Amino acid sequence: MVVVGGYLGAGKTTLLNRLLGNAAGLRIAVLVNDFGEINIDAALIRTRSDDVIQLENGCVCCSIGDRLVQALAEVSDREERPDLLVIEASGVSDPMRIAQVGMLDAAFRLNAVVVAVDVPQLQAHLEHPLVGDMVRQQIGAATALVLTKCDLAQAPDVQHALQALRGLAPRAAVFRALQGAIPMSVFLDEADHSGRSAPAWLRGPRGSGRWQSMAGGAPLHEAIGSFSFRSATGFHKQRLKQVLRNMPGGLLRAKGIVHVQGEADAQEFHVVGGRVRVARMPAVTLSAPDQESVLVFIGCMSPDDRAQITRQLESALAA
Ligand SMILES: Nc1nc2c(ncn2[C@@H]2O[C@H](COP(=O)(O)OP(=O)(O)OP(=O)(O)O)[C@@H](O)[C@H]2O)c(=O)[nH]1
Repeated sequence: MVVVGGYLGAGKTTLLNRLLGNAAGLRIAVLVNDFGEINIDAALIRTRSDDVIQLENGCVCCSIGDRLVQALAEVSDREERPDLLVIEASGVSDPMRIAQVGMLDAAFRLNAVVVAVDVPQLQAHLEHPLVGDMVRQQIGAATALVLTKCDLAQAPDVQHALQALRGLAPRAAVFRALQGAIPMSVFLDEADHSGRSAPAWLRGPRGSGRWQSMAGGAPLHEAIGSFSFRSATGFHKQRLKQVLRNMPGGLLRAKGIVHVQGEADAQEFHVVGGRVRVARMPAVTLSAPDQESVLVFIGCMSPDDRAQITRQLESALAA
């Protein structure tokens, strides 16, 4: 079992897709938790849909923990067990908690807790009053840290990130990934839990583990919400990009699968740290919804923010 964690938009699904693309001959089952009410990540995973178990609308490390236990039992009860189970945590989950739950099932052995770190955004994430503690805890849970998006960062920023990470997870192995490429051995070899790569939580007694990042005294998950927008009418691509570039400040992440006027194929879009990317979905992705566009917005948004986003999206629909 491998748990893949890391903050919203850090590059977890990209890592997973790269692994699946390089895994010839290996049977890999994937368990995907997405924070939003629609599991966009499950739709973006490039593998046979019967190898993907979806857990949406909550966070496996707390509110839907029972469903994680059930899903693990479902995999361990299979007649033909997979060679590897990869659990992709939602971007606001605690990978430590997920690994602890997984280790309670004797059918699984923990190979690694791989945590993706968005290098260009790391400093902003660590300084963020709401999510800073959560990002630190995610990093601290890692046996392997994967530095993503170094292609978008200046060399001094990469050095600063490395320095910060050494302080937060001194025992984790560190890899740089361009578009999710890291050695397969990170997923396949059992981490040396007594040695260099083991974080304190694996070596010491299991803690109570409940995700306790606080935002102004309220549990983090109560401060962060998500909402979705669906439409059977396609979008005007440039107008949609314009809307996505002008999101309210409380938005932390947006993603989805959309249909745009004049393009036969579905497009996936990502908004991370103010960057907007809209690109054709690869043909190997199986579960693009038919003609319906599905968009998910995650953040600390007021009802006014949500109403404004909804109005703007409606105005970006193709007439
Ligand atoms: N330039 C660049 N972009 C990357 C890299 N890795 C991932 N991305 C982009 O980052 C965005 C988010 O990547 P995802 O893999 O969906 O991130 P995630 O962590 O699964 O996101 P959530 O599940 O929402 O938390 C996408 O637009 C990716 O193409 C990289 O190495 N370089």
